Amino acid sequence: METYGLESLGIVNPSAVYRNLTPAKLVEKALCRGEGKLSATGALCVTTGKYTGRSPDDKFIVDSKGVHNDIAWGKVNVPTTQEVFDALYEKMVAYLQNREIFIFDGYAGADPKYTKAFRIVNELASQNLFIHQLLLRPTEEQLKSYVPDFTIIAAPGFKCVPERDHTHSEAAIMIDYEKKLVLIAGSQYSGEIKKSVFSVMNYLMPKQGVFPMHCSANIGEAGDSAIFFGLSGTGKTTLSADPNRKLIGDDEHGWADDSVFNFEGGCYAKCIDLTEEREPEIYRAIKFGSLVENVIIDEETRQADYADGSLTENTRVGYPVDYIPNAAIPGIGGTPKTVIFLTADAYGVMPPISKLNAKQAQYYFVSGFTSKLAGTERGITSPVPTFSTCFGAPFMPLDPSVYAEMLEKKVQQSGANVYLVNTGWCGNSGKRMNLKYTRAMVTAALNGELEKAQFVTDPYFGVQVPTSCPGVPDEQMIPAKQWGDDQAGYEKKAKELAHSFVENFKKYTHMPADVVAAGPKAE
Ligand SMILES: Nc1ncnc2c1ncn2[C@@H]1O[C@H](COP(=O)(O)OP(=O)(O)O)[C@@H](O)[C@H]1O
Ligand SMILES: C=C(OP(=O)(O)O)C(=O)O
Ligand SMILES: [Mn+2]
Repeated sequence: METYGLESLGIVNPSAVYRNLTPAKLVEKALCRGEGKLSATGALCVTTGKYTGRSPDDKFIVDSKGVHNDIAWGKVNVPTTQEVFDALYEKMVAYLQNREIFIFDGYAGADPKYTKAFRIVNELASQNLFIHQLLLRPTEEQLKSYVPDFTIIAAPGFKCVPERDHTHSEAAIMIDYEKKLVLIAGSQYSGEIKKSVFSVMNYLMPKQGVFPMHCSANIGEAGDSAIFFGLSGTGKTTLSADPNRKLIGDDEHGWADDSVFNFEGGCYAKCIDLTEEREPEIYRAIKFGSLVENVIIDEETRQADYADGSLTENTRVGYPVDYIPNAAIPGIGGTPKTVIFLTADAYGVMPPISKLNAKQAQYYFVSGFTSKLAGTERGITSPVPTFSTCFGAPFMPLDPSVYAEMLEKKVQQSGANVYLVNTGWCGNSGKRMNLKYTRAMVTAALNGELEKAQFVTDPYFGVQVPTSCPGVPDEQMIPAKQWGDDQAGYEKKAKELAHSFVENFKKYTHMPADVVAAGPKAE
């Protein structure tokens, strides 16, 4: 039996080994193995069990000599020992004996100068389909000479024993940067696999002068690229799927000297409350070849009920980027002309859109203010305001200053306009920003229309707020106007948030004074 070098990983005696099966074959395998069902539109639908979102508390990095001084150890990058990693590794490969193994040999990084080869070893055919669609797919020719740079072993059926395995729960995500190995045990949420690739790229790319970013990216008709930074649920995927622009990618990109490029070859969209009317491109991407997680499907008709969040609010679909009409293949564009920071403000006081100067751009990037939205991380059930540096703290192994300095340099070199867009709450209606208005504001920022508006300075955050925007009622533009009679409530919340910004920024002790001064003032 051809085993494609699995022995070198210590994986012996598999019952079968499949490498880079086509999506059609993977769907067949998954159905035969009882991993899921087909939806009425042909998507493979699975439920992922206990873990339906990322599990930050279960993530560890091996504290080995070679990386000890590189990693920004702390609450996000939690150290574990080589012994703990090696012991778990041995148990996982033993667990994989006598099983069918699915290998996907693929790539991350669409710009050939920076491509890295990722071998993914899956216990499940459905997860192999997911990562096949999410990463860059190799050609037959590339497969012949394929040598992985990094290997990820994903065995959701292997449950850790915390006392024995020195883990936090039955799930564990352990990265060993020196051995170039990632272990994912106990969790079937496929987001763990793609975000592990991202974490590794965030470690490797700065060494090659590339700024790795938790952002989506697309290209306008004039060839102008735009990027949208944002923590989970803030709208990267939704807002980058724009019929008038070519999609580069929805989540993970690199900014090199002369390009912005996708790390991936697919997208991972939220399905909760999805409608064809509001998000037609994503809705129509849910078809044969897509992998759907935790959406409730009718037993008879196999129709998906996107409104049903009974398993989780974080229902998901993974599909190749070319399922979105007009995708840029390969996923490469010129350096960005527009940079957008997406934030979901649960205080309801940040302007729906505002323009930032260079120092404010640095300040707001390092702060990474947003809300964690329900479901994406374990234990989050309602919006929780958070400061997630670089809009992606969970995925950044290096010190934030590494990424922040790259942002500063890249924005300065490109002369890009930087906007802050609040896709969360503005005012006291309790309702999230209307997607139609957010889209109109983003469009106006991208096509230059917004620059024609009059701007006023926000009284609390100091950012420049346009007072009008095509397609949006004027009163929607100004936070105070969204609070009606309750101006005292607005002031209280705005002051509270401004104060949180100042408190949060105190931990950045090496920031230049002019960047600190660019933030809100605590009164
Ligand atoms: N004003 C808005 N802007 C963007 N997304 C919104 C807005 N209002 C509601 N949403 C919903 O919020 C979610 C945004 O999620 P997504 O685009 O997947 O975020 P990300 O890719 O950053 O994790 C989608 O389900 C979208 O329908
Ligand atoms: C998949 C994820 O990313 P995002 O919500 O940014 O798409 C995640 O955070 O688990
Ligand atoms: Mn997304």
